[in-house]
Amino acid sequence: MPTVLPRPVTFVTGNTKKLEEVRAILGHSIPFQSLKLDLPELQGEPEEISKEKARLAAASVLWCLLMLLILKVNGPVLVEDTCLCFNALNGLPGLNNILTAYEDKSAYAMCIFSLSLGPNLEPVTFLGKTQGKIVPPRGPTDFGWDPIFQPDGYEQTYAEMPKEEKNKISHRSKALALVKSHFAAADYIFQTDGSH
Ligand SMILES: O=c1nc[nH]c2c1ncn2[C@H]1C[C@H](O)[C@@H](COP(=O)(O)OP(=O)(O)OP(=O)(O)O)O1
Ligand SMILES: [Mg+2]
Repeated sequence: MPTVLPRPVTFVTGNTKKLEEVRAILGHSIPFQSLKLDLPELQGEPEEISKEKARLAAASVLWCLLMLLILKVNGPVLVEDTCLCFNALNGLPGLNNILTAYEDKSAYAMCIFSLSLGPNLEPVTFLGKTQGKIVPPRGPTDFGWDPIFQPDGYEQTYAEMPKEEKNKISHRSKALALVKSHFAAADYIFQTDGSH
């Protein structure tokens, strides 16, 4: 049985740089629009945080229905959380300078997307990881910790790489590859007749 989705997927984020990357990586593979909402930063296990964030986003979208109807954005929502996790700290996300005390500079960038098809349905999660190490900052400083993360097998930090290069190998692109496969395999029908 196909699942009818009344709208394109709404990607909810407060982070413009993130949105730029998601746009570049997804292209036209999934019908989506974006909504700038500042969601609370939740605490807990990364997958639980991500699911709860999707629930909150779906609920706020519902809660704001009247207002949002004007913008036509109720429907499936997608959220994303990213962390830089340090192996010396057992995968704990943390501040970079904590790491100066440790020999092991290895780390991974991790990205989790959660897709909610409604506030009462269990969100589906998609996880992408890129291994690397923490280095003294190199490159432009316009996106978070990009200057201090050097992926394995590369001489450049994320910040030094051309955008297309980062988007080919990043935690975000790996997670989005799973999102794309999900949409390719799922029996979703996007309603486009304008009746909603
Ligand atoms: O590829 C990345 N390269 C470098 N830095 C990054 C990346 N992706 C996220 N970041 C930074 C942004 C934020 O300082 C922190 C936690 O991110 P995170 O909570 O997921 O993002 P956010 O709160 O800025 O946006 P959102 O509204 O989608 O939750 O990591
Ligand atoms: Mg956030």
